[in-house]
Amino acid sequence: MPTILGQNQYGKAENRVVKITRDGDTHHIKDLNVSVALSGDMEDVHYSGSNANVLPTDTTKNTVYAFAKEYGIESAEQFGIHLARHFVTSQEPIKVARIRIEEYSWERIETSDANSKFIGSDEVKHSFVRKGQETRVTQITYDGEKWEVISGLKDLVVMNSTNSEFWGYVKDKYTTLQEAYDRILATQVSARWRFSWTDDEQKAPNWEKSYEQVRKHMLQAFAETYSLSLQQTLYQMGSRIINNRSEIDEVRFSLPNKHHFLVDLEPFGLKNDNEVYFAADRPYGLIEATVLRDGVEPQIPVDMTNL
Ligand SMILES: O=c1[nH]c(=O)c2[nH]c(=O)[nH]c2[nH]1
Repeated sequence: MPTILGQNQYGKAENRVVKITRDGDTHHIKDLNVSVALSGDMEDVHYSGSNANVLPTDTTKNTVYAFAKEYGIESAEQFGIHLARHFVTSQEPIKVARIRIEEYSWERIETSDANSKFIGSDEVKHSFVRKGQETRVTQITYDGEKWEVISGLKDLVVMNSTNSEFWGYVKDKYTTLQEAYDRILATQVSARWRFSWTDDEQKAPNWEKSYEQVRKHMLQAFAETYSLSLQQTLYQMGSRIINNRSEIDEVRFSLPNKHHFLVDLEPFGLKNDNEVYFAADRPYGLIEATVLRDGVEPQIPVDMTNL
């Protein structure tokens, strides 16, 4: 033979699994990206196409989701150990299993301060913001007389693990979506807000304080809204800013609906009690709108939030 097979491995890469653990009203999230690579006696499939030793990559994906239910996700390491051991000990031809896991960390959205409509033990326990900084942006335009300042942020990722429904929508012959009465609501916020200030530099807003407050109101409105649609949540986030921050007249949002689909675990004899989700990255719903102080003219360009 003029050629021989060298190193080889196979499996399903980037299985996006989200596991919600419910401790009464307090929810805990584990959000992983799990890649499986198996190797062993795989000469035949490469040389002749015989699949006799091949556990399908599709099965490795199913195993990830089933194990999230069966063992839970205590830590990425523990989860990876379960998976690797399973593949090597249950499949004779598989000699090495390599599991790579990225974990996305989430922290709770703070809702117990004086601005919140919740106090003390009533705080929201199912709302999270992804750890890591969002990108803060601003655009300043000056024509020698008037200033226009539009500030904002992008890549602020938030999730509610309950208090979101979607039903009562139009159904035509192409509609297959099932109505949802308790779904995950997650989005990656891109927002721009325009300051009413246009002249007199002595009266310019405190930019740093304004940013911090706008971000806080946006997050609290996201956490505290019992959502019947992402559109409704968007409007709540915008009006909360306009109502609390007199320096801002207009806010525009671009909110991708980061879909989380319940995984069907029935084929493995497991019940998925709203615990194990597939986090899809595309396609995504894209919900965009401007919220304005009554009486002001909109000035934030339609496409600005997509930059
Ligand atoms: O909050 C939502 N708004 C929609 O317009 C929509 N459309 C859809 O399929 N799912 C959702 N969710």
